[in-house]
Amino acid sequence: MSKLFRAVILGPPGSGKGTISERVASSFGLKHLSSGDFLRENIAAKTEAGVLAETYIENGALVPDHVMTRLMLPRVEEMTRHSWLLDGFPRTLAQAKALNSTCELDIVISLNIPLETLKERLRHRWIHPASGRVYNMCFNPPRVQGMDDISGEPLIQHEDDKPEALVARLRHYKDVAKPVIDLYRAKGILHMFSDTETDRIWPYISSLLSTKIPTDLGDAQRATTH
Ligand SMILES: Nc1nc2c(ncn2[C@@H]2O[C@H](COP(=O)(O)OP(=O)(O)O)[C@@H](O)[C@H]2O)c(=O)[nH]1
Ligand SMILES: Nc1ncnc2c1ncn2[C@@H]1O[C@H](COP(=O)(O)OP(=O)(O)O)[C@@H](O)[C@H]1O
Repeated sequence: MSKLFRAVILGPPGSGKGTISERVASSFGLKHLSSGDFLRENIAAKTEAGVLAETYIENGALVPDHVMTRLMLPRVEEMTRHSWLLDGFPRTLAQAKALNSTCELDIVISLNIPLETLKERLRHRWIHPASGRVYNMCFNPPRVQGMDDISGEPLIQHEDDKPEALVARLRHYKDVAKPVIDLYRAKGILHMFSDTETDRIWPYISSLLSTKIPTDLGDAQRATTH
C-alpha cells in the first residue's frame, strides 16, 4: 500500500477551510473531515455530544476540549487506512496534543486572512444543511437564489454566522490558535498562506500538495471509496 497522507487545515471562521478542503478532497482523493459538519450532524441526531455542544456553538463559543477530543479522535482512528484532511480540528493546544498522541501529521496548512474579509464573507455565507454545501452570495452564489443547486432545497445561515455570535468567534480565534500554530511551526510542518482570495491561494496549496502526496494516492484511494 502506498504511504498514507495526513493533513490539517487551520484558519479562522470564514478563512476558506471548507472551500479549500473540498478542492483538496476532489483533486487529491483525500477524505475531508470537518469538525463543524460533524458537530452539526451530532446536534441534528441529538447524540450526547451534540446536545452538549449545541449551546456553546449558538453562543459563538468553542466546544470544550474533552467533548471535541471524545468526538473527533475515534473518527480519526477509524480512518487508519485512508489519507485525510482535518478541517476545524484541532483548534486548541489541548486538542493538538491529543491528536499528536494518536497520529503523525505530514502537513499543516494555515490560512491567514484579514479580519474585514472574514466578516464580509461570513455575512454572505449560506449553507445547505443536509449536505454541508457552502455558498456565498457573491463568490459562489447558488443558481437559484436561496436554493441548493443539487437538491433544490432551501439554504439557511448558521446561527453562529449571524453578527452577534460572529464577532465573539473571531475575537477568540486568534488567542486560541496561536499556540497551535507555534506547535506546528516548531515541528517544521506548517505552511502559511495569506491573501484575501481563495482562488489566489489555491494554486500554491495545490502545487505544495502535488510535491508531498504520493502520485498514485488519488487514484488508489478513489478506487477504494467508490
Ligand atoms: N468573496 C469570497 N468568498 C469566499 C472566498 N473563499 C471562500 N469564500 C466564501 O466564504 C465563506 C467562508 O468559506 P468557508 O470555506 O466556509 O470557510 P471556513 O469557515 O474556514 O470553513 C463561504 O461562504 C465561501 O463560499 C473568496 O476567495 N472570496
Ligand atoms: N475543534 C473545535 N473545538 C471547539 N469547538 C469547535 C471545533 N470545531 C468546531 N467547533 C464549534 O463549531 C462551530 C462551527 O464550526 P465550523 O463550522 O468549523 O466553523 P467555521 O467554518 O465557521 O470555522 C465553531 O464556532 C465552534 O463553536
